[in-house]
Amino acid sequence: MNSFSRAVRGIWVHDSSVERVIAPQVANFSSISFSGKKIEGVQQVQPDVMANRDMSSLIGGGVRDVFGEDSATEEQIITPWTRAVASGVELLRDPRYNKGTAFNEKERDTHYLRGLLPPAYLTQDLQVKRILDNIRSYEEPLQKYIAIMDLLERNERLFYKVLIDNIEELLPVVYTPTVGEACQKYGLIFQRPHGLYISLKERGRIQDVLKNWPEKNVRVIVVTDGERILGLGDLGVQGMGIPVGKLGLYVALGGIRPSLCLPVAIDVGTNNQKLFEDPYYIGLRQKRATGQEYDDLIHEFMFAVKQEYGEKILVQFEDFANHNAFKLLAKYRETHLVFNDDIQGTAAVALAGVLAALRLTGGNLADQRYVFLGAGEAGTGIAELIATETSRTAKISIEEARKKLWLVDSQGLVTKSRFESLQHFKQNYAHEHEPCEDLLSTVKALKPTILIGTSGKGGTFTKEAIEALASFNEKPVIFALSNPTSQSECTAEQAYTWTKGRCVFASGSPFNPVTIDGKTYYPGQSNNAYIFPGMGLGCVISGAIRVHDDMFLVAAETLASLVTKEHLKEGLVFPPLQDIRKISAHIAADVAAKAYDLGLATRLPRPADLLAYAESCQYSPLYRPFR
Ligand SMILES: NC(=O)C1=CN([C@@H]2O[C@H](COP(=O)(O)OP(=O)(O)OC[C@H]3O[C@@H](n4cnc5c(N)ncnc54)[C@H](OP(=O)(O)O)[C@@H]3O)[C@@H](O)[C@H]2O)C=CC1
Ligand SMILES: CC(=O)C(=O)O
Ligand SMILES: [Mg+2]
Repeated sequence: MNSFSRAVRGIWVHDSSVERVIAPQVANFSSISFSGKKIEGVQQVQPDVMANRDMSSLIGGGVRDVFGEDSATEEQIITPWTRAVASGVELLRDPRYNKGTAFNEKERDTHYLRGLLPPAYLTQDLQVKRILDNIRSYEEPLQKYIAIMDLLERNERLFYKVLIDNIEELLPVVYTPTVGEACQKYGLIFQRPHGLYISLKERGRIQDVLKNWPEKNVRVIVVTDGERILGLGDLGVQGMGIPVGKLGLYVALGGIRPSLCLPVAIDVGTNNQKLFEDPYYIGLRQKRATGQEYDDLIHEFMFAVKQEYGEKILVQFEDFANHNAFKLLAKYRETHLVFNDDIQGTAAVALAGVLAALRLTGGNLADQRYVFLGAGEAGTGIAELIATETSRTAKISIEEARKKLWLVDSQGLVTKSRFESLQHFKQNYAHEHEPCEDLLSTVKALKPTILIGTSGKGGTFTKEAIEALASFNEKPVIFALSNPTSQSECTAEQAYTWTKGRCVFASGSPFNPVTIDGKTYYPGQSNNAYIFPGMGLGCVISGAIRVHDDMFLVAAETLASLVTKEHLKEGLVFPPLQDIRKISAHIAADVAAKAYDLGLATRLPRPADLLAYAESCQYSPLYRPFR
């Protein structure tokens, strides 16, 4: 609901043109300005609370009592937020409401804009075209990134309209691979902050920091501590580019409203020496905090977000190093609505790709032998979801299913003889076998049908290994999932060339189609961006309170089911990204259905048609008329 409502001495007044919270001005809502008139003794009520008539959330120790109105919150500090109608220059500077040259004559009069804009009126479609022409004129991807993020700071709806209408062209700009370079240079290109920075300096007062964020109805947080940004390693607080980018996709690909999204970078220092030497580095210049100090900061954050936003706040862990990622997921999945995108989101997209690939290569999950190069979050996350689905569909035990999946890490094949020294997340895949030092010897020994790269190291699928794979598979399946492009285990061209065009190929970052001997091959993009926006939307629309693994299984099956015979004919094992909003709505509906079935959904009654409901909830970037 876009209108916001105020209770004025018991009378409801709906003001559809305004919903923005502006800087603190008035303490304890004793007077506010309304339609240009000052009104004394006005009581403001949170719009989302009134919209949902969720009166229960007004009581009970102040979780929602942001204005400090009940005696249970007397000891709690409040932030004196207020709301006002923006007009004139302030309106043009407000990215949520600015339409630039698309303000019509009437709006220019009503909102004191006359003379502040050039006389011409441009439709939003023409503005989109103009922005695209500008972006296309830049040669460097980073320049394109800066230009489009600059648009987000000026005109939010136009930013999302440009992105949604041109998703295939612009995804590589706002997301992988360019976001990787943007993170590496985040200090240099820094203009305005886009998310919330929580560092060790904020220890003990994280909830106060959350209160500084202007949106009160946050429903989705993407948080990173910057230690494993794509395959680029520790980028410290400059990893902020990832939560910002992922939440941009929550809006553009999933249809979650921008005001519900909060990007967070947790800064516990960095072990990246290069960043210490960078004069423009924007984070704490200290070695990473570890152990109790780290755990305490994360714990304070996790409970502050629940205290501030309630039980249904979705927290997506992103790009944590694996020594923290598994631990945090295990710790908070019992108490919070959380998932780890690198472990679980990646697993779902890869399983979907495998299910679709099997329609091309023949056979079923249980007939396959899998080798993973990389045994971390992504590798073991995918392995476990494939094992779960294999166990379910082939009616075999999970232990039997796991025996079909083999991991190679930086020390070679993961085997039983290495069990004691292995990190816990690899141990389920430590099978009996002679040691194999590298990928080539592993491929020769195990003869896999499916090869998956999750090593974070570029060029690690060697010509010899791929040729060996192709020597005993008519249609080898090759997924090079590491990001960004520089870290991809091989390129699309290499995969098609080395297999003489016989492979089914997908990669984490996009590759252009490849033409060999007059035949064109279309690589797919196996990226968790297919999953997390729909997963988030499904959680939000169902009011889910926990994320269950079955929700990822269902997301994978739904995604795979949307691959048509026509896509397969072109060698594509994922549906085209240009259909992503529809895809996300389907995933959201099925995830929500699973949440209801598992008793994890709180939005009651359950909508009869969840797909129609999901679509109706999706954010539209079209400009709204102003009165
Ligand atoms: N396409 C997608 O949607 C996604 C892609 N990714 C990408 O996957 C990559 C890995 O991420 P993640 O799993 O979180 O990282 P981790 O650090 O958790 O795991 C990396 C794994 O790769 C192994 N490894 C490193 N170098 C080599 C090598 N030369 N040969 C063999 N194994 C090697 C490591 O070995 P050891 O354990 O011995 O250190 C480790 O097991 C990243 O590039 C990331 O961008 C991640 C999530 C989603
Ligand atoms: C895509 C993603 O989440 C990653 O590369 O880490
Ligand atoms: Mg990630």
